[in-house]
Amino acid sequence: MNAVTPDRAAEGGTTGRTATPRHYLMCAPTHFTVSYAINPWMEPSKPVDTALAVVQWERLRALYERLGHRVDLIEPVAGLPDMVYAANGATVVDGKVLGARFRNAERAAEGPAYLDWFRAAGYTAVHDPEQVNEGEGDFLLTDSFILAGQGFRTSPEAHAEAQKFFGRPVIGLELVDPAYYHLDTALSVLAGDEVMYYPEAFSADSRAVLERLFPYALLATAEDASVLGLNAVSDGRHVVLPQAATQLAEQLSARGFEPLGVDLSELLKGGGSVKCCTLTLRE
Ligand SMILES: CN(C)C(=N)NCCC[C@H](N)C(=O)O
Repeated sequence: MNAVTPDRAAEGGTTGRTATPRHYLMCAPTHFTVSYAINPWMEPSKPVDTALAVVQWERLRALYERLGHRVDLIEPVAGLPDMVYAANGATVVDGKVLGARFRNAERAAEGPAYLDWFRAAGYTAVHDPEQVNEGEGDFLLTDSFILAGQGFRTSPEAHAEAQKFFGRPVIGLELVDPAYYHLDTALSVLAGDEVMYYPEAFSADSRAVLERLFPYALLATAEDASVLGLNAVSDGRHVVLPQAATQLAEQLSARGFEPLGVDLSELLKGGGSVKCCTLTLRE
């Protein structure tokens, strides 16, 4: 494990950070709305401005392209309003694709839709999952581990399935607050084995694991977590995150990262933000 030392954590600004070009899969929010509630953020009685969601999402996509990342698109399917949250569509590591199997019936058809995209795109190591897993919503990759959320969506059995399929050690982490129902609402990988997280979203046992693995992690305040500030995407230098997470942005700058705030207010109404809209394709 590439441990982050106190020196490195503190001096971030002077060590310099390197951006690595990424390959992302995104899905336009053409059919986005909030017509059901499967997490506490979703209130079907609240109006959603789909046109504004598209504009905000386009800005995110354009930002990735300006940063030099490649963005592929999957065709949105009418009747699947949450398909915009591409991070839930699969987990891709070493060119191997673990499909998603959703906990809620409302999202069930997204799993096969994403698998079809991967097969059509020429991926050959594609695994149709047996256990419930919601893709990168609950599986996050560091250099040394796959961190895996459980408690609300992805099942512990799916952690074992992922470990077997990818041949990488999977560390299970238990989420306890329904507002942080996916791991990527409570923890974000910044670079290598560096993470930021919101401790209160995890059980005491899992907090102890996180402290042991990442003693110099950046910790988010309740305020920043509550605007989904941890639902961020890092390329090792630039960290794209919700613009309302101002304290996190300061903490990131102090460690030498370049925080880039974006406004995804419409997509927040579905319970997702930057990371949710972004599936990383790791060849
Ligand atoms: C964890 N996040 C933030 C995501 N990766 N996805 C958001 C999914 C939102 C959807 N309405 C749901 O509740 O499944």
